[in-house]
Amino acid sequence: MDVLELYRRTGALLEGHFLLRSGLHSPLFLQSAALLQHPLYAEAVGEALGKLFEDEGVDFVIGPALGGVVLSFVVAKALGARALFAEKDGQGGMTLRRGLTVNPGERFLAVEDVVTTGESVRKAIRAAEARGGVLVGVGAIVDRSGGEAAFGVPFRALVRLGVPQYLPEACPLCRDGVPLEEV
Ligand SMILES: O=P(O)(O)OC[C@H]1O[C@H](OP(=O)(O)OP(=O)(O)O)[C@H](O)[C@@H]1O
Ligand SMILES: O=C(O)c1cc(=O)[nH]c(=O)[nH]1
Ligand SMILES: [Mg+2]
Repeated sequence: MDVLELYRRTGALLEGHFLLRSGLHSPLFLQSAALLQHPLYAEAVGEALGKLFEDEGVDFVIGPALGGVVLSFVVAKALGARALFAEKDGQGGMTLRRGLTVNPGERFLAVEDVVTTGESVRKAIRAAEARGGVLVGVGAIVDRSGGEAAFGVPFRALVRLGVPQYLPEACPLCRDGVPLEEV
């Protein structure tokens, strides 16, 4: 599956000067909601990502809201597992709400649309582990961490991108006066 072509085709591959969740700046932004709004593309992505973990005995999939909600659903459907999501807890972490529960010892796969630092998916992982879940893998549509993100379990992505990302004080786009976009 040519994932980047799907991002491109759906207008989800943005070029400019973007503020990332981590505070880093980048000339490229993958707007996954624009891709995942198409159920057929979302399902195809879910099947491709699920396939990478089909031997892991996954009981449930979890992703960090919002980007991880649709993705968790389509991957879980492909794996015949439950689809959970974690939400911001207002204190910098994430938690399970809305009656979503984990049975202690259940094996789970954490999914993320785009991994930059991995901090967001790590918060969802902590929320599931706090309820007794056992992490067996991390899956992403796009890994743009440059090999930096690691979770102590297999981390597999549909595509790995080497994209420039800068600390604000070292950002050449800022130096050139390119307006910063918060997407
Ligand atoms: O690996 P990280 O450095 O944490 O960055 C990547 C995260 O940033 C985006 O989510 P965002 O927090 O913008 O919110 P959203 O999912 O609600 O769009 C994206 O969906 C990932 O969750
Ligand atoms: O790091 C991020 O916040 C980020 C990068 C990206 O390409 N897409 C996205 O949704 N978030
Ligand atoms: Mg997100």
